[in-house]
Amino acid sequence: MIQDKIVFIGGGNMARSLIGGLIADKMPAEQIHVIEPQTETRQRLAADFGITVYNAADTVLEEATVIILAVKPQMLQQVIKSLSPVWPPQALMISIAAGIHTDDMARWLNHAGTAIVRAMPNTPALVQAGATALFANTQTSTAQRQLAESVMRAVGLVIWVENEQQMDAVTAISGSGPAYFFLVMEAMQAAAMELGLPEETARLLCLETAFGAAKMALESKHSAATLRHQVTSPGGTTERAIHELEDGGLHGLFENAIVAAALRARELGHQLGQDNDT
Ligand SMILES: NC(=O)C1=CN([C@@H]2O[C@H](COP(=O)(O)OP(=O)(O)OC[C@H]3O[C@@H](n4cnc5c(N)ncnc54)[C@H](O)[C@@H]3O)[C@@H](O)[C@H]2O)C=CC1
Ligand SMILES: O=C(O)[C@@H]1CCC=N1
Repeated sequence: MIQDKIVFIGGGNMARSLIGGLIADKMPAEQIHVIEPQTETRQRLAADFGITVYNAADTVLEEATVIILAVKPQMLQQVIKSLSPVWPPQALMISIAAGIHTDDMARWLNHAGTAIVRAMPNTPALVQAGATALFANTQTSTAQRQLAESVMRAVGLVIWVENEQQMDAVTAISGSGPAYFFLVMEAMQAAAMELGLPEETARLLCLETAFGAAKMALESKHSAATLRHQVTSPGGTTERAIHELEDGGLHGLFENAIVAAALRARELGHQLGQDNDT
């Protein structure tokens, strides 16, 4: 059981998913603290999860062992610099910001030797079905690596990458990935309704099918391609549908989309990694 004091800086969509997952994993609410400037967002987090919320850093960081930076990448430099004077030396920094490199964060914090873990989680963390990749800087101790891993493992799968550049690919696949599957669900539900199914029937059939396919693929010893072939009877219905999808360029579309997302992560890192005040 994690006994650390965890402080989130930023309580938006991704922080909410992580907090909800940690609470569902039975982490006591007293251990979770959130600094969030938007009153409504702050109040909703306190009401939904019973955690303690603040509108500014003040003395909240004292005794924190894990500080999770969950603000937009564009805000990160300003936020880290503002926290520098009150940063507790023992704390492990975990940043979930897309694109931003650990050495830039270390420079902005300006505390020699700070342990920094870059994490790329995803919103299914809320239902403890997240997938998170982690990268640690060389200042991170084995115990701190284990701590970061146990926080993220409470909300789903954790995978370490040892090359920071790979975090851009991770961001494009699993960070952004839930949106791709939600888009496919939207498109399938719309098609089902076009074919005359009632909205709720369309919704349930599409979502349960997505869930079943993912569960089966995870539990099967067969590849996704083999499982697909098992559904596709020669001369049958699936074959017609797959033909349409492949004719429409599905593979190329996914490749383009995912490469574009990874490039955007890299671009964010380069643009926002510059110092604003130099
Ligand atoms: N939404 C997602 O699926 C994922 C997001 N991320 C990363 O998580 C980070 C947050 O993204 P979202 O939660 O989607 O954004 P969001 O906009 O929902 O949340 C950011 C929150 O930070 C707050 N904030 C702004 N300035 C602040 C300050 N000075 N101190 C404390 N809080 C402040 C905002 O009021 C807002 O509630 C981003 O860096 C993003 O790259 C990573 C993985 C997945
Ligand atoms: O869209 C974004 O930039 C963030 C990072 C991964 C998911 N959401």
